[in-house]
Amino acid sequence: MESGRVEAKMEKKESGGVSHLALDIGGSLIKMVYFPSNSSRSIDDQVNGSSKDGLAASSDDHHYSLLNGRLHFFKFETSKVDDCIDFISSELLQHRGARDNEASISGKNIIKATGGGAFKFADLFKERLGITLDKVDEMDCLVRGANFLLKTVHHEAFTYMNGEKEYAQIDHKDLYPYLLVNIGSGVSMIKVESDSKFERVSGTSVGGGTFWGLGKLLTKCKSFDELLELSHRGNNRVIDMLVGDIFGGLDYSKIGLTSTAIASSFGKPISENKELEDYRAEDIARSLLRMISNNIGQIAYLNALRFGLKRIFFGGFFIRGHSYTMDTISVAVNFWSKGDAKAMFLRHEGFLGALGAFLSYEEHDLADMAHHMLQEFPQSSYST
Ligand SMILES: Nc1ncnc2c1ncn2[C@@H]1O[C@H](COP(=O)(O)OP(=O)(O)OP(=O)(O)O)[C@@H](O)[C@H]1O
Ligand SMILES: CC(C)(CO)[C@@H](O)C(=O)NCCC(=O)O
Repeated sequence: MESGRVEAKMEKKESGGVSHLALDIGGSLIKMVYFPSNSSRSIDDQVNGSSKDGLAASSDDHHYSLLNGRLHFFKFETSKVDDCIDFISSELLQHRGARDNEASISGKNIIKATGGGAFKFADLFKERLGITLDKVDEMDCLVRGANFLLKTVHHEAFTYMNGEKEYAQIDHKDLYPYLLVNIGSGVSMIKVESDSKFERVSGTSVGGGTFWGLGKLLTKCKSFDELLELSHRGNNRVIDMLVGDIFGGLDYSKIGLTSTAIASSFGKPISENKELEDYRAEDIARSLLRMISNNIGQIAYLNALRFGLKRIFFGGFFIRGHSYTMDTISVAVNFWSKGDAKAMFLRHEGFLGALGAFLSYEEHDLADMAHHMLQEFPQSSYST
């Protein structure tokens, strides 16, 4: 690498503008949480809520974030890791006015990072920004992030059924045990028994990456959001083989299957003389979303059953607060558990790992700081 470039980066780092930046670099997305130090107010002011600025959306379409020194949440596509590096370089490392006593990335040149990309891109971050990624275990971070949110943020968890969202009251003393299902590119299922005791009990490779990858191939969609949007307008019955298709319109009531239940996802085309182009992209997207959400809901339930867990929290960016996805998962859990287990969703769904990495900085006041900020501005979750 040219030396001029290295020097330029070093100069930027010395000026510094952000403290406590943490990354979760996954197979599909890079999630970033940071606390900016370019606010003129003190951290005390900020955590005590003296700001009148509140939640603000940035003018570009990259993010919604909290301005003036509160926690910021961003995401980037992992395939565009260079955009993430450019963002850190130009937006976060260049501001002046970092306070001396802050443990800023500018001072230490080390940032906490989790996810497989913390290994994969370690050299790239070092080379381009002079930053060392301090790797934190992905499962540790997911659990730390989830426990923190569930204990700290009012209205973090909610159920979703038939289009109705209902916030759950979580008693802190009665949080454990639960099953955490993180639906990223792949899916991890973690039995959480206490603040520090957890075990990854299962997983499936049929996850968000499968939905997006197959969807891209089958529908020619250019973005994940476009695929989700298509699925809104689709009808899965055109693609899925229903019980009624097999039973001449009848239910198979003896085993509890109505005629409208899906007997075989994507099964309809086998008996039709049609090509891919003859099917509507909307219907394909709908079936795909249903198939994957239903499958994850079912595997999650089976694992909850395996360990006698009644509560299942679903996180990960696959969900995207999307009603059909949440409905399908909830119906699957409800159906298989005969109403015994509950699917719950998290408002900060995609940021569990990044938040966990953020909270792994050792400064003891960090958790308190994040606690106050999230309490006060719980809507800070979304970015694109
Ligand atoms: N804008 C987007 N671009 C790409 N995928 C998106 C987008 N929004 C949501 N997704 C979905 O979210 C999934 C990624 O979720 P998440 O960021 O939680 O996982 P990850 O950390 O990338 O994956 P893993 O943990 O398996 O490495 C994608 O596979 C896709 O299904
Ligand atoms: C490999 C990870 C943990 C990376 O985040 C994730 O993509 C995952 O849980 N995949 C599922 C792998 C499996 O258990 O079959």
